[in-house]
Amino acid sequence: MTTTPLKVAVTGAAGQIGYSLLFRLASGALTSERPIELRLLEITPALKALEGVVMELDDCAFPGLAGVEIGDDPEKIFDGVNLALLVGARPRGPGMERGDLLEANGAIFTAQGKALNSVAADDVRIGVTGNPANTNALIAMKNAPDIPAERFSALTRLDHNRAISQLAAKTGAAVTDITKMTIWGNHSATQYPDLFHAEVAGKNAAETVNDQEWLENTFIPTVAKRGAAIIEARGSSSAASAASATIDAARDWLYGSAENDWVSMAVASNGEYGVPEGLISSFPVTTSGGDWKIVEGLEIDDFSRGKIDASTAELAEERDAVTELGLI
Ligand SMILES: NC(=O)C1=CN([C@@H]2O[C@H](COP(=O)(O)OP(=O)(O)OC[C@H]3O[C@@H](n4cnc5c(N)ncnc54)[C@H](O)[C@@H]3O)[C@@H](O)[C@H]2O)C=CC1
Ligand SMILES: O=C([O-])CC(=O)C(=O)O
Repeated sequence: MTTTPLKVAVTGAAGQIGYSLLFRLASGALTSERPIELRLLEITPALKALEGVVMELDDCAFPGLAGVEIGDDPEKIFDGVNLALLVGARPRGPGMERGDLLEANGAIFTAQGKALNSVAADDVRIGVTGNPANTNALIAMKNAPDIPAERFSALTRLDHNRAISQLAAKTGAAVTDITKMTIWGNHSATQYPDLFHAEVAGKNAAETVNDQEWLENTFIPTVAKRGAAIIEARGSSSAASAASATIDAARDWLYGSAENDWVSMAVASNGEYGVPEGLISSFPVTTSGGDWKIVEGLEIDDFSRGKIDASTAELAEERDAVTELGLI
């Protein structure tokens, strides 16, 4: 066991996702091999509520929690962090698309990108959960020119987990029997959950399901619109599942994905699978030693091509909008 704590920053720590995420991080869900120091960023008016959350963290007496610091200055909170989980941003309400949040949330990520660029540890990894996650990650990345582009990623792991769960329910398989799931594109209603490369107990998922009508008209829209369905049912957006996926993504990134499987992460494209270079788009990736690698050589048929192109066209539009707003 390494005794030097892993410094993990969480932004929006007094929010809904924070209230689940912090306790999971502190209890060892990210790593039980190394103590964790939490660095929690909030806006000034939310610091009092955050103090209450910290009192609760204290009251859990987590053995792996080496310390907690809170504040409203990103340069202080991000100082020396190894992992930054950028959650703090406004959530959408009923009837909104995540892209509608660009103007309200984009500016948060210019300031935080700059602060990370100045003070984060050399090995920092930055995971963006706050919506619209892909384009917010792009904004942070462009505002942090000294941090390698591959250290930024946006969260599509929740979509990935949702897709696994829907496929398991359809086929009667256990979630652990589902492998090689992929979410392509944007964390939005245009995302493409791909069953043509996924497997159920080692067999091709699309062939196992053998129901193109279900795949097109039930599976894809259920996964892509799950966030909206949760907002409709709960009155506010998913929080515990988003926290859980944020940890799944960070844990695999830092400590490696499973053998003979892959995960979905939105990362900067180098043109793979025809995704325009520079966009932060979701791909199938394997991870090892803190690095990710896009799974190459998958055959993309016309159906999948159309879906991937539609989602990446939306990402290009979002990039153009934030360019016009002067955020990148
Ligand atoms: N990528 C994904 O899969 C998912 C993303 N989300 C997104 O995560 C974000 C957070 O969601 P919730 O926790 O439910 O929202 P929330 O409104 O409960 O919490 C957000 C927190 O961020 C804080 N905040 C705002 N500006 C900040 C800044 N500049 N620095 C630090 N903190 C700041 C707010 O004070 C608030 O406490 C939303 O944008 C939501 O849409 C939610 C679910 C899934
Ligand atoms: O739908 C939302 O706005 C929250 C979110 O990103 C999700 O649950 O996937």
